[in-house]
Amino acid sequence: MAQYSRVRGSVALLRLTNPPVNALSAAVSRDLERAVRSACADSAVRVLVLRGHGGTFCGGADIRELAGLVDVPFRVGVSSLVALVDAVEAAEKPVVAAIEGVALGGGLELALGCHFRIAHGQARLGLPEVTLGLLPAAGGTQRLPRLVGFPAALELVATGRDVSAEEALALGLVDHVTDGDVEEAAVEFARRVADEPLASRRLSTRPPPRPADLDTLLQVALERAQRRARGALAPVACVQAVRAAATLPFTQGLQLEQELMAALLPSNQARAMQYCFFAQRIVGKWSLPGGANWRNSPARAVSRAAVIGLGTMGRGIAVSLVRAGIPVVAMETDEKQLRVVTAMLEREAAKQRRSPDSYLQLVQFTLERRDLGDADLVVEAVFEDLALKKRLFAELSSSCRPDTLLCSNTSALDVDALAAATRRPELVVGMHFFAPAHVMKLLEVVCGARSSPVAVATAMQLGKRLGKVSVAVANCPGFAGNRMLKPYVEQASFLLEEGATPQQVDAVLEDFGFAMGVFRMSDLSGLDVGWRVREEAGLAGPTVPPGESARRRHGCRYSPLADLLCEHGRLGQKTGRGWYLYEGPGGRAATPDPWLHDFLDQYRRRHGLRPRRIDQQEVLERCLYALANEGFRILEEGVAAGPEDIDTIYVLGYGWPAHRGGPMYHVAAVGLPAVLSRLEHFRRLHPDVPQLRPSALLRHLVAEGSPPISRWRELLKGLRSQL
Ligand SMILES: CC/C=C\C/C=C/C(=O)SCCNC(=O)CCNC(=O)[C@H](O)C(C)(C)COP(=O)(O)OP(=O)(O)OC[C@H]1O[C@@H](n2cnc3c(N)ncnc32)[C@H](O)[C@@H]1OP(=O)(O)O
Repeated sequence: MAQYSRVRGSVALLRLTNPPVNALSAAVSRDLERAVRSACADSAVRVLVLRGHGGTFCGGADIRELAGLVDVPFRVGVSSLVALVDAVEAAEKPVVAAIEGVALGGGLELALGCHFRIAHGQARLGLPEVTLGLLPAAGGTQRLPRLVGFPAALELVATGRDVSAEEALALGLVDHVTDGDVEEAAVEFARRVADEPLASRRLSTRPPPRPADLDTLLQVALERAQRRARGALAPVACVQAVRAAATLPFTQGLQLEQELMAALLPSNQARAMQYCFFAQRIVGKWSLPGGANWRNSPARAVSRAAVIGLGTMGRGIAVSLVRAGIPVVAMETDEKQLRVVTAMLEREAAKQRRSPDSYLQLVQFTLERRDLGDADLVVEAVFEDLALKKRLFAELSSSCRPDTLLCSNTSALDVDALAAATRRPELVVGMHFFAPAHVMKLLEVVCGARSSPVAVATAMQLGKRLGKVSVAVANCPGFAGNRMLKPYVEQASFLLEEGATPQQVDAVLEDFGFAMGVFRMSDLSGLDVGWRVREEAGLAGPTVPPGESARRRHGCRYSPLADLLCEHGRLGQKTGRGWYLYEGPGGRAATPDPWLHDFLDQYRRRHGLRPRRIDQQEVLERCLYALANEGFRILEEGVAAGPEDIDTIYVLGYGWPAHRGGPMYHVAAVGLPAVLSRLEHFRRLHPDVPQLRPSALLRHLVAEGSPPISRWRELLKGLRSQL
């Protein structure tokens, strides 16, 4: 776990070894502390170099221990890590951290205990504890501000953002960056500093870094943390802890840090966020019904890609590919879009501190389909029209190399129908990106009935290379994410009919922690998107059978409110009005619109609906339980492999608050019997709404005694599965 050897006489090399990421479990921390003490006691040693194993320094404290997944009380883990960092800092001989790969969380705290830090040019450093519902509790909130200054530390701790070695050097977080062998560089460095006095290198002995504008900085940081946190406790605790670094002596600051950690660690929020962390790793371990899986199906290399259509989605996809270093042929007829992509690439290059040319030279714009011939993979991102896409796929099937993967960015259309239009259905797969595609971390990989393991493996792997979390789902209308959105949006519309207002519904959902309420979200994405889908499905517009009542379709309740808004030209932000009013077309600031309230009054009168007072609980339960109920159906049918897949999709793609774990985690936390009983209650009140009928899987789980969510995946394997 922690080996100690000597290199070149007086330099002791300590190697932290706990694959895959050298996590600091309680046992590993204790072992390393012993190794540090032995090296210090060795009279032949003058200086210590601490490095990791397998190309990485350390991924932090062992999250499995923190999450209570292994049998080590969390206090033992915390105290072992604190003791290790203290022992390193107190060492009488210089300790140099040799950082490659990552130094994250407890790993960076350990490096902060060292007297010097050397980083490889590709290393990443950060304190991401806040993303796990925690805070750095091995002195990180107290040492970092004493090293890089108060404002930078506040930002890094409260956001959990990691930095490159280059930025770390600029911040003063590391002393030297090398592009060569980090151990070699650290040993060289160690020999130079072997006799340096250590007092000023012990960060805990430095005075509190109190900036003149402390109060303003804190107020701004607190407001920002509260706004971004959407009810999460950890970001605010992080600000409080860093504040202590500026206002209290080190030991008192440390004590506050420990107290805040003791409050956060056992909280439901931390549990939920740690569940999200592991869920995002579980979803990478996909499998198909034929037995192909992530272990036995190698991905094909993608060294050249093509994107067709540079609208909102296509340009984000092109930027993601370029950022990952993949040359792209981009096909688009509208010159305006080419300028937009060029500007986006220039901005991205500036953000990554690279020359614009390094990105621009990776893109070739074209109008000719034959230029796509050489691509290993094509992503189609044209208008959401099945006939158009089928034609395009048929043409691509003739014009591209026979082994080129053909992927569609469709958000709901039938991937099997696209595959059937080609001569290579096994190489067709859905790659559903989320807008903006260069920002959002989610990729739904839609496995068609005939998609081959290599096609799925390549799409999943490409997602990871683009920095996304790829989730494999089976083909069905709307796949997993958008399919679940339908009953959620429907309930919200029914609530408007019954007396609620868009701002009331949105306020409840945003209080719950959603990035945006359902109506603000719909205004942002454009009401016409759903309108077109409903028209194609015969639910809206001229295709509705004559004589069908306005509020019923196929014998079930239907709300035509969104269709009516579209007929009035209210398509959302792009037209300056939708469920809300905006400053003008393209405006962002939503204000309640008196027109809409009159419109709702008239609508209710016309249909004899008596508005009633609707409380927050009803809004939440009807929207969220209808959504989760559809999630159970998706699991039942095997469209998604487990609750972790659905929760990852919702947290990363739909703004579900991570501190509530995701929709399936949420209903499990509320209690499945209680959720079943509420759905039964709503179903009795609204017998013509099939989405409120509790799913068979929910009933089954309740009948089985509501097993914990960690067991659902295994239980589902016994049911019909498409994945
Ligand atoms: C004791 C408390 C005192 C002080 C507070 C300190 C708290 C902390 O340090 S909390 C931990 C902070 N660290 C992180 O949040 C980093 C989490 N890990 C990652 O971001 C990534 O895993 C990585 C960048 C380190 C590596 O990424 P990648 O190469 O893509 O691999 P995977 O993400 O697939 O991970 C591989 C494998 O390792 C497991 N794992 C990763 N980090 C940890 C960890 N800190 N503890 C335990 N296990 C970890 C991950 O689950 C994967 O395992 P499985 O495939 O079995 O799931």
